Amino acid sequence: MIKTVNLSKKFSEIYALKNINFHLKKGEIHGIVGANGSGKSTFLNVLFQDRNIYKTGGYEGKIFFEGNELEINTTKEAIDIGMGKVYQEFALVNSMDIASNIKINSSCKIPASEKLGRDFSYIDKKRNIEESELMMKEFGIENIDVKRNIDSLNVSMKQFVEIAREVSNRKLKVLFLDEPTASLNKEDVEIFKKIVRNLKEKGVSIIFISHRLDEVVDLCDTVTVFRDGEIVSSYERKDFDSEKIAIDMIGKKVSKVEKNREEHFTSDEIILELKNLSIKEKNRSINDVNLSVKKGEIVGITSLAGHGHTEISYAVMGILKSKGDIIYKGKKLNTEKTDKTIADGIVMIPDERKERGLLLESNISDNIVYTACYSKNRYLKYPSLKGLSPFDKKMIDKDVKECIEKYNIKCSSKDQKVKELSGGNQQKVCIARAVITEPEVLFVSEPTRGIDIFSKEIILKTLIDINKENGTTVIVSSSEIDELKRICDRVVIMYEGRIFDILSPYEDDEVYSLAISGKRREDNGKI
Ligand SMILES: Nc1ncnc2c1ncn2[C@@H]1O[C@H](COP(=O)(O)OP(=O)(O)OP(=O)(O)O)[C@@H](O)[C@H]1O
Repeated sequence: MIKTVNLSKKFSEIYALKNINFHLKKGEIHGIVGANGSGKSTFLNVLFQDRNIYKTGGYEGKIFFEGNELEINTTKEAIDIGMGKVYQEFALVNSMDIASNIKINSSCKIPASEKLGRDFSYIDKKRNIEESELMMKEFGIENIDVKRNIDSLNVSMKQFVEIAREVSNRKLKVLFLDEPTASLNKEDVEIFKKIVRNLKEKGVSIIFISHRLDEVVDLCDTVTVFRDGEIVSSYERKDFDSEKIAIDMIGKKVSKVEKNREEHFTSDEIILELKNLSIKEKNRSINDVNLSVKKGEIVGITSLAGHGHTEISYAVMGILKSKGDIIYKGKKLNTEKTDKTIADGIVMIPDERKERGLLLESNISDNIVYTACYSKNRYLKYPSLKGLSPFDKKMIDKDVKECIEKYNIKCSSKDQKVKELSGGNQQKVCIARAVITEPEVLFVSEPTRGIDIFSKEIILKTLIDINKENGTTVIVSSSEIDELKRICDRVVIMYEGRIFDILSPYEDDEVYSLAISGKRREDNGKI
């Protein structure tokens, strides 16, 4: 279906892809894996004729589609010949309903008049709705009202709507999936796998990018490994396993970090207390959450998508309006004053990094020190002059250099704009920016989403280290239960917006699985 010959792509003078010779067969599910910044998204963007590729100087080499050399240069043309792409960040129209989004490129039409023909036509809303309902049913998603607006959906459902939009293009022959499972929990990943296997059976060829190697191994017929913009290996199904792939990606074996709970000190002081905390905002709601967090703890919060595990931090930082009380170091927190909250030591790393966590137009250096400089008055050359003092550039440069090395941020220099970084590297900047403020309480949401297997361990180790060395209280909301069990002292399970249970990290996986679905096992080891 697709063949590339010596495909290369430069941004300025730096190669993001170099001499890529790649084949995608008909009806094949082809996995592409590689560390953050290794060129995976750029490769899909080149194949899909993304505008940004042309705005940055185009590409070199040749692409063949069904045997013919491609002579197109817009995404619209790519869609017309049968390509489709599901993006890493959602590309849905939030203000429109599900059916309108699914049928956005393939709307059913009613001609306005026989004479005027199809160009003068009305959108056939009824048929759009019927076809969208059918498609969701085929996906195994029953009981969803396709007249619901997109902004009322949880992340998993948004992801399925994105896929449905591409599949509803009747000409679809090749589907590019760029980290579609990053935001999905285990149950939804199973639905996703079924959808992809069905498409394969219908003859659609698929390129699938994921950092979750177990999914890649389970789903793919072929796997190609990218490293620093080049293909380092390609395997047929019978020849690959996750260990082999991981070593090709990173160049060495990755060992998993785990918190040593014996070495660890937790005081009896309650640093943060939530009393009857409730949020009611569209699909983001929690009810009567009561939780006391001790100074020096690492507390995990998890749930299925939409059940509330990311909301608490948004309430504390005043991003979502809440009812009830938040007590910080014995005093009621004024959630209207986020700057003061940060200055007083509470910092958050949001899951919505592009919208809330980064200054995309600014460079890496400014992003990393921004909160420290402006909310914590750090890096002043003459601290006694406070706001009148210039910043200490030397100190900033030193710390930024250290962060780039420590977090393994792949970039051309500290002056590169954050919007030019790969998704995973943007996430690392977000984390560096929060950690450098040396917070007393750090809220972190989905810290390893979109992060490669090697950098993931660096991030988890960072959370363990700041907790151990600085005594930072860490509250980490994540759908990765395995990671929470490795680093947390206890894990709060949310179900339908309420705390369902608080589990020990030593508890069985089965107890966790039941709890996130609102169920208990008889001998549940509740703490
Ligand atoms: N618009 C751009 N300008 C400059 N450099 C860019 C631009 N877009 C991407 N790059 C660079 O190209 C390289 C490859 O990025 P790409 O997004 O393809 O990586 P990736 O493998 O998809 O990473 P991730 O796993 O983090 O999503 C990175 O070094 C990135 O900084």
